[in-house]
Amino acid sequence: MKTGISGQLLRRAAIPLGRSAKSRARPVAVAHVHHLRFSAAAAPSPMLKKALQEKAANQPPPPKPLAKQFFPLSSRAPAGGASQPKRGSSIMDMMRKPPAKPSSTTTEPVQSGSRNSVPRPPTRVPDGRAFAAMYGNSDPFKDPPDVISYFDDARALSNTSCSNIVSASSVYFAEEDFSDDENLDLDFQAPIALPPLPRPQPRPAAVNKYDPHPPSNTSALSWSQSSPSHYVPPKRQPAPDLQQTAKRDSPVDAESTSQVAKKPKRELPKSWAKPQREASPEVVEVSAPRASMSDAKWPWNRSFSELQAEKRMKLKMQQKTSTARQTGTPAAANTKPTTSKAAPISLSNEQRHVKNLVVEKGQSVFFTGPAGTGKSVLMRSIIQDLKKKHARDPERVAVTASTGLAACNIGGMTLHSFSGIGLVQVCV
Ligand SMILES: Nc1ncnc2c1ncn2[C@@H]1O[C@H](COP(=O)(O)OP(=O)(O)OP(=O)(O)O)[C@@H](O)[C@H]1O
Repeated sequence: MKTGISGQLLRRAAIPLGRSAKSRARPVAVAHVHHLRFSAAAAPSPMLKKALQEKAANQPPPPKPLAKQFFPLSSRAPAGGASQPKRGSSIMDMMRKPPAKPSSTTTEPVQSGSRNSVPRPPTRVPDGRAFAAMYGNSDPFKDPPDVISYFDDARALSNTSCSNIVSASSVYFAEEDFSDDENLDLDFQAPIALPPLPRPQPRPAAVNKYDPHPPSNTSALSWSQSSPSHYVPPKRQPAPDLQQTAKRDSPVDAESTSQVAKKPKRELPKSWAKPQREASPEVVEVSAPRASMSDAKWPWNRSFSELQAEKRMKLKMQQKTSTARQTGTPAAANTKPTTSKAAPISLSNEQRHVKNLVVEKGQSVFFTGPAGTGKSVLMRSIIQDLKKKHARDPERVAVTASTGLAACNIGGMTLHSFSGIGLVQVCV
């Protein structure tokens, strides 16, 4: 016959992992869950009853529950309710004094959290008769009674130790059990609040130094109202000097110009001064443009009359030398001819034919050919024969070319120079 109460005292040390050493050193509230197992016919022994009473008497007064402190609105139902056992009463007394309501009454489940937590569906609380039916001569084929489990641990125990269960005598809440309720939507105002924002200071009105009539503080101007300075006609400023720069004078520029004006004129030291020449009336430097000899020797830089005079002089010199050779004068014999003899060139048949047409027959001939075929050689031979033919009147032979380079090649002159047009220096 089982007379005792086989109970288990489950202690759950509420020391969460990851906490600081300070929090670990604090006294830990312990949740006591008495797991009772008895039979309906068994009666508690006097020793066990006495031990339970002593334990209840020696038990220190429970601290003020933190749930009551932080969640006053989510406290349990007042003591003495039908579903809430009185603190300090023994388990046996609770079992002997079933609640007034029948066993089928439904009560609100004990909620360890705040009222904001998700409500659980109501459960049935078995009374003494239900327990008697459970543990007495109960029919094993009947449906097992409902089971109350306040915690997951108890639920696990109920699963492991069949369906023989359960009652809660006293439930204490650990402080750390409410660590997850920090983000709950609370009804009371949070103690920590943001400081109030400072009031925006009114901005001082912008002072317009160009405004002769600044508005007073009392006069209110609308945004569409124009400034009184706009009604004043603008002052006429003196016309700026066109010779000066168009840049407006700034205060900085005015100061800089005054400083520049005050600076003395820079002068070279006296030791660097060059001895001044005494102006002599006899010496007068005339800077006349002189043509360089290199430029004057070219035929295109000389006029036609100059070239003709030069040719006459050459002819006179040739005549003198020839007469001296004929007379046998030694002085004349020593003189070298001014013109150098060209290398002996035998013209080809074609070249000779062209030469006869020009010199003998006096025809106008156009001859051409590829480069290096002897055109220039033929031209010089023709000019030489013509000059010999018209030796008495050399002006009848004029050697001209369209360009200066071509004229130099044949010892002639440009058409511009021959015709007296010259270089264009005056606008037409
Ligand atoms: N009949 C010739 N006998 C000997 N050498 C000649 C003869 N004809 C031309 N040459 C030579 O051929 C070369 C070219 O002659 P030349 O300068 O007269 O040719 P070109 O037709 O005038 O050339 P380009 O058209 O380039 O002026 C010269 O060196 C010249 O001495």
